[in-house]
Amino acid sequence: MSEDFLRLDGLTLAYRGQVAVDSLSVSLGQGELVALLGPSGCGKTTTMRAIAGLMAPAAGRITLAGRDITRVPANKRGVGLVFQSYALFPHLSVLENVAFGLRLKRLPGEEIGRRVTAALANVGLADFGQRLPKALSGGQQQRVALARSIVVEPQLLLLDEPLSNLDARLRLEMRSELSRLQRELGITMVYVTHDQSEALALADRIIVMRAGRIEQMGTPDAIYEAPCSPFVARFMGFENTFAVEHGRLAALGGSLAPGFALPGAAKALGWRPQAVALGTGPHQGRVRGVSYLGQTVEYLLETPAGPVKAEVPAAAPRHAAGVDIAFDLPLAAAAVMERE
Ligand SMILES: Nc1ncnc2c1ncn2[C@@H]1O[C@H](COP(=O)(O)OP(=O)(O)OP(=O)(O)O)[C@@H](O)[C@H]1O
Repeated sequence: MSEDFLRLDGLTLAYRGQVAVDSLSVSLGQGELVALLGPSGCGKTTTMRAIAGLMAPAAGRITLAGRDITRVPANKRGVGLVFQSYALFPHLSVLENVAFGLRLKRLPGEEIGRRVTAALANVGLADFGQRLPKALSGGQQQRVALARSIVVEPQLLLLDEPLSNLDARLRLEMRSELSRLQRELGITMVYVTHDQSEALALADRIIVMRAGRIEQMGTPDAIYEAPCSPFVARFMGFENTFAVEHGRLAALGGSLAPGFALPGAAKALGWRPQAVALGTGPHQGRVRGVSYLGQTVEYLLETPAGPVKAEVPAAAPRHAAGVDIAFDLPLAAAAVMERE
């Protein structure tokens, strides 16, 4: 994998002087799929627009395959785009939708036919060429959009929440399709999502963005297991996060297990609901909500530190709403964060 296939150097993006992305620097290897993950408004789409050439940076540089493309027009960048709205031409057949970009390039008809057929086969729509978009399901329309992007053989493919308009089952199906396509075609991809499971499942690396900056960047494993801050931790399912003050969990009365040495730099601790032990432990809470989830039961506790969520196997003893209950936050299962 050649490093530095796509490089963003100090990329700063602004709308009428208002900074939306602040000095972003990142480097992607060829064939890598990087997910941009973050809440609404953190600058994901803005970053994509700049890479695609739809927005001029206020500062910084974009390099693709060794070429400075910062000021290259969008249609000359070799960058493909797939958005959540499929944006297919409604009056053109599937085949003509996919052929569109190749016709613009004035390629010979025979080559267009060959490439369109291959692209449609790649997304599992070999038999759908003659249909109009309105005669396709949402998932199929998104596949056409994908075929239309890959048929022009972009050096880089940008996908902005491409699955968010699909229902849960189709989303999962398309997710594995995308993963397969990416492996088979080896296209470098930047994938925007606010869905952590999508990022974990698809990405080689995840960039978590917060207010226009990179909060954390790493492999899915690293980010899932060792979030650097409560912001990232909550994205990764550590729904119970608490600030550490002077080596103690201030909000819970500080009762950490004796002898457990927190790293001096620890600023917060986080637990997933599955890691919270119910029935014993040094902390007290009152059951405020009980949700049966099938395999597990989820409890919402009211505690001196605020709400705590616990998820325990459905076979464990049940607790009714309103009862007081002891609980433990086992340190061995905690994410230790060095940033606030
Ligand atoms: N056309 C625009 N004019 C002015 N400000 C904008 C414009 N588009 C986005 N912004 C602002 O830039 C910031 C980043 O927006 P952006 O759309 O990149 O976020 P995002 O992470 O993609 O969010 P979402 O997940 O909701 O799409 C936000 O504060 C937003 O309000």
